Amino acid sequence: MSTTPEDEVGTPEVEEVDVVVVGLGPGGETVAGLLGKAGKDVVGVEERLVGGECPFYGCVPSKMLLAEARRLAEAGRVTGRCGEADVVPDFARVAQRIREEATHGWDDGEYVERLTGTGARLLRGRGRLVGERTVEVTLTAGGTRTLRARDGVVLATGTEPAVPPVDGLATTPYWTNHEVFQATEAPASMVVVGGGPIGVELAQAFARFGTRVTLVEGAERLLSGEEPEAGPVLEAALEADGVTVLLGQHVDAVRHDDDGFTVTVGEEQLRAERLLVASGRRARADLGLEHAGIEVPDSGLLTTDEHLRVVGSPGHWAVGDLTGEGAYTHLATAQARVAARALLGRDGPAADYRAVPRVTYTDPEVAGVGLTEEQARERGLDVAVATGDLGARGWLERTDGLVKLVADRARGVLVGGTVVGPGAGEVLSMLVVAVQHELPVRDLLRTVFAYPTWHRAVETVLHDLDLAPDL
Ligand SMILES: Cc1cc2nc3c(=O)[nH]c(=O)nc-3n(C[C@H](O)[C@H](O)[C@H](O)COP(=O)(O)OP(=O)(O)OC[C@H]3O[C@@H](n4cnc5c(N)ncnc54)[C@H](O)[C@@H]3O)c2cc1C
Ligand SMILES: NC(=O)c1ccc[n+]([C@@H]2O[C@H](COP(=O)([O-])OP(=O)(O)OC[C@H]3O[C@@H](n4cnc5c(N)ncnc54)[C@H](O)[C@@H]3O)[C@@H](O)[C@H]2O)c1
Repeated sequence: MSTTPEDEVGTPEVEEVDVVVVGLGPGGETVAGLLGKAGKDVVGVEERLVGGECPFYGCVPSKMLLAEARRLAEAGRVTGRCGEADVVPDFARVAQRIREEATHGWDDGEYVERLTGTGARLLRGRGRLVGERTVEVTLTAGGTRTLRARDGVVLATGTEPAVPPVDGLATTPYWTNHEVFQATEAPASMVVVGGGPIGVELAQAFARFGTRVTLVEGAERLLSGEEPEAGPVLEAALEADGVTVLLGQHVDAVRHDDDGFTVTVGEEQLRAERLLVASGRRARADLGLEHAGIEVPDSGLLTTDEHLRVVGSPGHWAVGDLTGEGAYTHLATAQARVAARALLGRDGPAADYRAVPRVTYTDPEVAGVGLTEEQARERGLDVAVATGDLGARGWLERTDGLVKLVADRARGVLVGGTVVGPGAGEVLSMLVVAVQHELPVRDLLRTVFAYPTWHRAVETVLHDLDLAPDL
């Protein structure tokens, strides 16, 4: 942690400022920065690291690990195809790069500089509401400060790992996303609890560095929020990397001794050096919300209107994971721009969640946008659906993967799409544009798709929707 310019904030009993932002992850930092640049007197409150989960315990270190794991897997395919390669994974090297290049030793100096460079001020400590638009900060350095915001308070405290109430688990040295990226060596074996994005990404990354991984998922498929066709493709890929995938099963008990973990799953006892809990997230809503008249459901997620105002509580905004609209950095920053405009009294588009991209960076990537087929049917749409495999990229290479498109037959537009395959997150971009801007399938079919690309599979599946049979 770098030094904090705390003394820049005055010390009267209750200090009046324009805006207080509590939590400086991607959402909070973006709002505070935009308001700072616009000349507002804005104070950001952060109890840990400015930048939040994404750069230090989330997106950045996980993607660095996955990118190197992919390089290992690719190098492992050289022998027999185009030469000879003896590939020896060395986790310590990527661990060092995570420490030195990605997280700077978990030091947020750069982020503090970026924030304060906008004119926003930083208070390092834990914030909680003690009244309407009034935040009390328990300072990391000791003591408290109370700030009253003339324009509003933005709540951007995100989430933390939700640890399931499994017998024995709480007293063991299990890992979450906070410990796992600080590992200096790959464990010999690891049980991963949860087959959501965090679980599958890290299961594959560690397996490719030589860890014997067993993944336990309670649902009947991996990535249960995505189209049902995606899970089995990913499952086969993980198994090909040596991961044992246990679906529809829960961890019943956990013990830890000098030899590692014993994880009971039904009748089975799994032994592993490490245990990674990736079984979901819990909102960080312990914020004295009741003092500002904010009602909070059991989930802790705050309901916001289209300008990110907390519903029923004027003067309070919420952005990022805390809103429950999706846990993605790009969504948090998009919401932040909407909230900042509203706080500045500027016109602009409202929040729009129709085409928020979701990308899980496994190999193959799993990417989705908009509604799944099931969600579209639940909404009563007259649904047209088509699915096709990714097939061959010309005759260069063949891969397992798929494209699934969901259309509203009445309007002739796509409402959702899924791509599983190499670069699926990149292929997805055309579907994001199509869903967001409601481009007619007819018009999409008048587009020429380059040969031989993976994205060309989209053209075939668009035809299979049968919404423009004359084309
Ligand atoms: C392993 C992992 C991988 C991920 N990979 C991706 C990815 O590839 N792409 C993607 O888009 N998303 C990814 N995410 C999700 C992404 O990290 C989150 O969606 C994003 O960080 C949410 O931003 P936020 O601003 O809502 O909150 P957070 O990043 O959670 O930040 C909230 C901040 O608030 C602070 N805080 C909390 N309570 C208080 C308080 N009372 N007072 C003061 N400060 C407080 C916290 O210390 C924290 O710094 C990943 C997440 C994880 C865990
Ligand atoms: N690439 C990305 O964009 C990326 C990567 C990682 C995380 N994230 C974000 O972070 C969020 C949280 O990710 P996550 O993977 O922790 O959560 P998640 O809620 O998406 O998945 C958790 C999984 O754990 C399973 N589970 C829960 N309790 C269990 C138990 N006791 N035993 C076995 N299985 C259990 C659930 O069925 C679920 O499939 C994601 O929804 C995503 O938005 C994004």
